[in-house]
Parts: sequence; structure tokens; C-alpha cells
Amino acid sequence: MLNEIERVLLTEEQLQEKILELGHTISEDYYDKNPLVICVLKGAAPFMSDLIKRVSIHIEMDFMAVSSYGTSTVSSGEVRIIKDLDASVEGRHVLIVEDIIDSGLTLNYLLDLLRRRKAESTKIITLLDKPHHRKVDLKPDYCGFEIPDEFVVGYGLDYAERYRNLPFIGVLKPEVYNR
Ligand SMILES: O=P(O)(O)OC[C@H]1O[C@H](OP(=O)(O)OP(=O)(O)O)[C@H](O)[C@@H]1O
Ligand SMILES: Nc1nc2[nH]cnc2c(=O)[nH]1
Repeated sequence: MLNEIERVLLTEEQLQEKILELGHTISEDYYDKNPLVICVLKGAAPFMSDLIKRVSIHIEMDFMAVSSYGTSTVSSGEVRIIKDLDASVEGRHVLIVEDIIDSGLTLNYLLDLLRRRKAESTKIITLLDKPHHRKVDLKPDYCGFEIPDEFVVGYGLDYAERYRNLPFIGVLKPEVYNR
């Protein structure tokens, strides 16, 4: 698997250092709010797992799985719920955890849904932001790294369901896409 990586964009150390910092910020900003922290499956699972261990206040966790139609490297923005939340968000301070924002269409859909379900507040934390292809006016409240407009894998992010288990963020060799 490692020989299919062209370049490492963010090392494991860089990711963990940033996550520690983000965990402190979330602990301060939400210290009296008992936030409901929602992981958007599958990509955000490693980030969620590492982030919550760096948060030192009470939180609750929930999971949602959505799928956006499109090709394997370009999303269409049509979002379908695969797994809904277990609990109500009404009156809750919700923090949505994402691995990456690209077009913004997935999060735009989720924010709208959670607001219609009467969440008290809705904020977004994303590990990566690719602002170049934004199709809606959406900015994360907390962001790990802004990255250039290239397709990345690792640390939850897949290509054709592979590479999610890499501990770093990298770029694949071009020949991988031609297989
Ligand atoms: O801003 P957007 O253009 O909407 O793209 C971002 C979304 O795409 C990825 O999920 P994907 O649909 O690939 O599902 P996965 O997390 O299960 O891999 C990522 O986890 C975000 O949810
Ligand atoms: N794996 C992966 N999924 C994405 N979804 C939107 N952008 C990306 C990306 O760069 N990599």
C-alpha cells in the first residue's frame, strides 16, 4: 500500500499536533454546553476518535452516515442518509465532525437538516478544507489544515474504499487511478 503513495502531504505528527490544539479549543469553547459531537461516517471516524481523546469536558457522541452521489473523486451534492442519528438534536449544541470539506454540499445539507430538527447551535469542525471547489457559501468554524486542490487519501479518506487506514494524509501515484 505504501508504495502507491506519491507524496505525504501531512505527517502523522502534524495531524496529532493539530488535533491536540483543536481539542483544547473545543474544550474551552464548549466547557458549559455538553455538546453533541456528530461524526459523519465513514471518513471522519479516525479524526473523531483522536479528537475526542483531546477534549477534556463532558460530551456526547453520535454518528451519521451519508452518501453523496457522484464519481469516486467528484461529489454531486445529492445527499442520501444511510444511517441517521440515534438521538434528537432538539435544543442541543451540535458539533459536526468532518474529515474534509470540498464542494460544501454534504455539510450544507447536514446543517440544514439539523437546524430544521431545532438544534440550539450547529458548528463544524473539519480536519481538512479544500476551499477551491466550493459550490455553496460555507466556512468551517474550526479547521485543521487548508489544503490545495488535489485528491488526498489517508486518515479516514478513501479512494475506492481503500487507504482509510493510513496514519497520514497523502497523494496517490497517478497510475493507481488507471487500474
Ligand atoms: O464537501 P463535499 O464536496 O460534499 O465533500 C466532502 C464529503 O466527501 C467525503 O465523504 P464521502 O461522500 O466520500 O463518504 P465517506 O466519508 O464515507 O468516504 C467527506 O467525508 C465529506 O463528507
Ligand atoms: N478521499 C477524498 N475524498 C474527498 N471528498 C472530497 N474531496 C476529497 C479528497 O480530496 N479525498
